[in-house]
Amino acid sequence: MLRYLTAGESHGQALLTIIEGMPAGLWLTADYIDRQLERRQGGYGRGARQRIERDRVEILSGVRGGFTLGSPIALKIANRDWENWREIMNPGLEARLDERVITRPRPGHADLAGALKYAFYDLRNVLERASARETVARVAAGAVARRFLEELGITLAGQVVQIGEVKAVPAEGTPEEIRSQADASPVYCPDPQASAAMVEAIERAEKAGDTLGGIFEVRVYGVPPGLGSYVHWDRRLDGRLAQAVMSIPGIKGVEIGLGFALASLPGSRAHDEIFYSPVQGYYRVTNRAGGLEGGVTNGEPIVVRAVMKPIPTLRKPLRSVDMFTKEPVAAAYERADVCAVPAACVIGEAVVAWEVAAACLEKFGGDTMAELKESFLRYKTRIRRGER
Ligand SMILES: Cc1cc2nc3c(=O)[nH]c(=O)nc-3n(C[C@H](O)[C@H](O)[C@H](O)COP(=O)(O)O)c2cc1C
Ligand SMILES: C=C(O[C@@H]1CC(C(=O)O)=C[C@@H](OP(=O)(O)O)[C@H]1O)C(=O)O
Repeated sequence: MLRYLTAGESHGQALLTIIEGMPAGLWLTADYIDRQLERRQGGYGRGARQRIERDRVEILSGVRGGFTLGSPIALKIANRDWENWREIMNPGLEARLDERVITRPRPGHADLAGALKYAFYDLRNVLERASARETVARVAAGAVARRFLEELGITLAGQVVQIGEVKAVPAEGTPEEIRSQADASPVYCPDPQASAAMVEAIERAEKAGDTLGGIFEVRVYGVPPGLGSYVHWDRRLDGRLAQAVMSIPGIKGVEIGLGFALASLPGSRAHDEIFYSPVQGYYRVTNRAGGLEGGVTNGEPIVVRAVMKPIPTLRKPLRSVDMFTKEPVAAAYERADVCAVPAACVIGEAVVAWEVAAACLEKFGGDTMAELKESFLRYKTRIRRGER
């Protein structure tokens, strides 16, 4: 079973990831993971924190000479900002707990609910872990999954398709084309016109002291049919993908394939008819299902979209209540991103990669990459030949 845990506070020393269940013999380097960490830091609309951080992974265990050992992989990403928070975030008795105490909960954040749940006086105790800084550890895990999938010829491409009211038609093409066009845009949107309009929208929001959300799309190519399962609710891959994507801070809606648009379509235009040719095997000419039927991959690309709400910390703060005085106040503000949809897109790719990798390991198993690939290729051959 493939699993991972993360630890770390936003202004603590570091973020940590421990991955268990990756087979031995997977080529993996820190540089490869760092590429994804860099992409997550990018995207127009990020705030002052990203000028402090320069996320780099340190591989602490589970990899030797560039190859995984089958043992737990421990990854560490240091917080540069820790230097500015040493006294306040110090785990020892010398911590200056009375400094920069936050008692004004921000609407849209875990601040109020978290303080009530854990009986905290200082809301910092909530926001330090509720912060999306944690997603650096998830992107590190996702990069390992992505590397694993590459070995099976499974690749991912993410793109931003909406920021505020600016919409783009999702780009079509090979995953490499979509990726390179998206990465060339400051907001990871392959359409140059829409990309420029999105940047302008973010600038306008920033000037107004406001923030913006949007929509991103992640596609997975080269997926064999048969990943996931229809036999039990918690093994359905659609459900697992939705949970993983919804768990990204700020994500409020997830759809697969045509998703919410299906509500207004008749059945005759909502599904994907089935064809067969000796060369292609079974195939579809549409992919309205987004590659998943009955919680199982059907051989078409997986298409997942997610909506991110606007960033809740506002320079022109919303109304709140001071939890110490119970008086009406403006919500807390120190600094914040104006828009993090491009970063969320990279995080989306990471969590989707993780779920697909986990589903591959469940189906094909193996302690080594060689064993896994052998089983994967045997299965693909059977499917291609139309054998049962
Ligand atoms: C990459 C990324 C960056 C974010 N940056 C900020 C930020 O600077 N300020 C903020 O208030 N929220 C930010 N958020 C959103 C909050 O973390 C999120 O809204 C909050 O934790 C509440 O969770 P929920 O929106 O899922 O309910 C960011 C989210 C992501 C994914
Ligand atoms: C640090 C990151 O994102 C942070 C996510 C975040 C939040 O509330 O979610 C709040 C901000 O933190 P800070 O107040 O330190 O600027 C963001 O910068 C990151 O993505 O690396």
